[in-house]
Amino acid sequence: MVIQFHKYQGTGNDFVMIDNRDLKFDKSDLLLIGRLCDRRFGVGADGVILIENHPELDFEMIYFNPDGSQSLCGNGSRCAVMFAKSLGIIDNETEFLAIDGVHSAFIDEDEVHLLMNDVAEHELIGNDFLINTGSPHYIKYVPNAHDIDVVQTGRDIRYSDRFKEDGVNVNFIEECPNNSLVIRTYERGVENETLSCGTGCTAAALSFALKGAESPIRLNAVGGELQVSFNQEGDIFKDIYLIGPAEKVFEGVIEL
Ligand SMILES: N[C@H](CCC[C@H](N)C(=O)O)C(=O)O
Repeated sequence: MVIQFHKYQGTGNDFVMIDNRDLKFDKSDLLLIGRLCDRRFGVGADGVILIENHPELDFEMIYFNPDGSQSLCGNGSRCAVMFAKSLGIIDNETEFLAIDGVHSAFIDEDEVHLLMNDVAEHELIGNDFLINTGSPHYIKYVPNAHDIDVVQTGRDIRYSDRFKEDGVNVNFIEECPNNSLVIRTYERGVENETLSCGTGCTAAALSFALKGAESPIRLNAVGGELQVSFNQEGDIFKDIYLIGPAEKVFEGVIEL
C-alpha cells in the first residue's frame, strides 16, 4: 500500500494529513492510523487528519488520535485549513465540517483564525475546571507549570475513576503577567504530553475568563504561542477564536 501524505504542525502539535477526496484511505484501519503516528516505525505524529469532500461545505476534516479514537482537534483544524488552501480547495476563508459540527476559519498572513463552537457550561471540581471545547479538558492551575510531571500527573487524572472510561485531556496552567498563561497538556488518545493542544488552550483561556480575565488571552505552550479571543456573557462564551500559525513541514510517500 502506497500512501501520499503531508506533514503539518501547529505550535508543535503535529499531524499526518491525507487528501482523501478519492476515499481510497481505509478509515476503519485503526492499526494503520497508529502505525502512521508511530515515531519509530511510521511517519510520527500526534494524529492523522483526512480531508474529504462535503456536499455543501468546502471540505470535511476527520481527525484520529494515534489510538484510533476521534475528537475535535483545534490545532489539527488549523492545519487542515492551511492544507486545504495548499490543495486549492479554498482561498483564505472557509466553512468545513469537523466531528463537533461546522466551523468557519480564515487565514491572515501565516495565522489561522478558527471559530470554535460556543461554550455554555463548565464544571468546577474543587479549584479545577472541566470544560468541553469540542474535546473534554481538565484544567488544573499550578504555581509552576514547568515543575509538573505532566505524564504521570496527567495519567493519574485521565485514568481516575471519573475519567477512565471516556478519557479526558489534562492541562496544567500557570498564570503569568499580561493576561497570559503557560500551558502544558497531557492528551487523551495520544496518552502523552503534546507540545500544544488547541482545544486545551481554548478551555484554559475560558477558565481564566471565569476567574476574571479579559479577552484576548495569550497561551504560552511548549511548542509555541496561541491566542484565544471570545465574547463573554456571564458563564456563556461565544465568538471563540483559536488563533495561531500552522505550517507544512514536509511531504512524502509511505509504502506499508
Ligand atoms: N486528544 C484530543 C483530541 C486532539 C486535541 C488537540 N490535539 C487539539 O489541538 O485540540 C482528544 O481526544 O480529546
